[in-house]
Amino acid sequence: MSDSETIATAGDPLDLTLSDAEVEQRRTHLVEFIQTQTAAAGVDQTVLGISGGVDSGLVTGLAAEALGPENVHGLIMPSTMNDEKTMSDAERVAQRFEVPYDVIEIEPIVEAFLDAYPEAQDNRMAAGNLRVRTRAVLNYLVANTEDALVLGTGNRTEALIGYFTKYGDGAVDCHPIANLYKQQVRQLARAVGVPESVASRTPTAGMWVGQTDEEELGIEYDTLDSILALHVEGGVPASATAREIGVEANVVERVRALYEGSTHKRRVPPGPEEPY
Ligand SMILES: Nc1ncnc2c1ncn2[C@@H]1O[C@H](COP(=O)(O)OP(=O)(O)OC[C@H]2O[C@@H]([n+]3cccc(C(=O)O)c3)[C@H](O)[C@@H]2O)[C@@H](O)[C@H]1O
Ligand SMILES: Nc1ncnc2c1ncn2[C@@H]1O[C@H](COP(=O)(O)OP(=O)(O)OP(=O)(O)O)[C@@H](O)[C@H]1O
Ligand SMILES: [Mg+2]
Repeated sequence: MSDSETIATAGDPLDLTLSDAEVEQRRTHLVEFIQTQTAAAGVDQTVLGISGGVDSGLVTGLAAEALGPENVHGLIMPSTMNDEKTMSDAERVAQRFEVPYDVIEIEPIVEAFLDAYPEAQDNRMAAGNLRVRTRAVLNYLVANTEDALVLGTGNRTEALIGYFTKYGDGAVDCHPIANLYKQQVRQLARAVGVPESVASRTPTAGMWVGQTDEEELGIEYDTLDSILALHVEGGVPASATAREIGVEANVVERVRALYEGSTHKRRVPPGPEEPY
């Protein structure tokens, strides 16, 4: 959407916040999930990108709790699209959870790709996805070298609408927070002790300067979560969903279209049917 368009906002969004007891249950469950995944793979070590955003803040805290901070390798990977405050907050996350980390500037790597294929230079989506995929390559470089699993930071909201880069931030070994809607991610992040400046940061994919998720999508997260929970996952008809939360019917239809259009991102790439 263009910046002049409004961001769809429900008059009466669904309250998906968890009770304090549910937050603690989830926290325990997700910590155990990380322990189970690493044990099943026969490794102790994990690696993840830390961006200064709430999703990676939460996964960093959960992983440190699950495995001990010495078994979590943080990668802070600034590009020219990231602001300094966000990157120093990424360092604060690592420091808060006592996770060892490296800072790797990705722009020289990105530039090498764009020099090799200059046609993508002025395509902000292609170049943005390149930055995201460059971080994935670095995650796996560490994973291969240190016998580590790559921890994903994708949440339920992003997965359902395909709001991630295929084989970029989607290229991971497990998804610890895949069952949490965005508003629940914030709740858990506060519970595990993610710094408040990170827990309350406006979500951004950092693919271009000034990008915010809600502006790009043209919808507020609480509204998006409500439509996903009621209509896409809950099976409530579109018109009833629109009435219940107080949005135009076309907003619900738009979310449904995002869900349907991103099916390919949630599947293993298909091959032809046997036996031919
Ligand atoms: N029907 C289909 N069946 C199989 N494959 C299909 C396909 N349609 C496209 N494709 C393939 O998928 C590609 C497009 O997918 P992709 O490369 O992911 O690119 P695309 O979905 O166009 O862009 C990624 C989106 O995710 C957002 N994002 C990215 C990274 C992080 C975050 C964040 O929240 O932090 C958000 C980003 O802002 C952007 O809106 C096509 O070039 C094609 O290769
Ligand atoms: N500059 C960066 N350095 C390291 N990792 C990054 C960077 N930018 C993005 N990532 C990785 O890509 C993931 C996906 O980005 P995404 O924006 O969805 O999550 P977030 O930044 O943690 O939270 P938010 O969505 O609220 O901004 C991050 O969680 C992080 O693992
Ligand atoms: Mg982000």
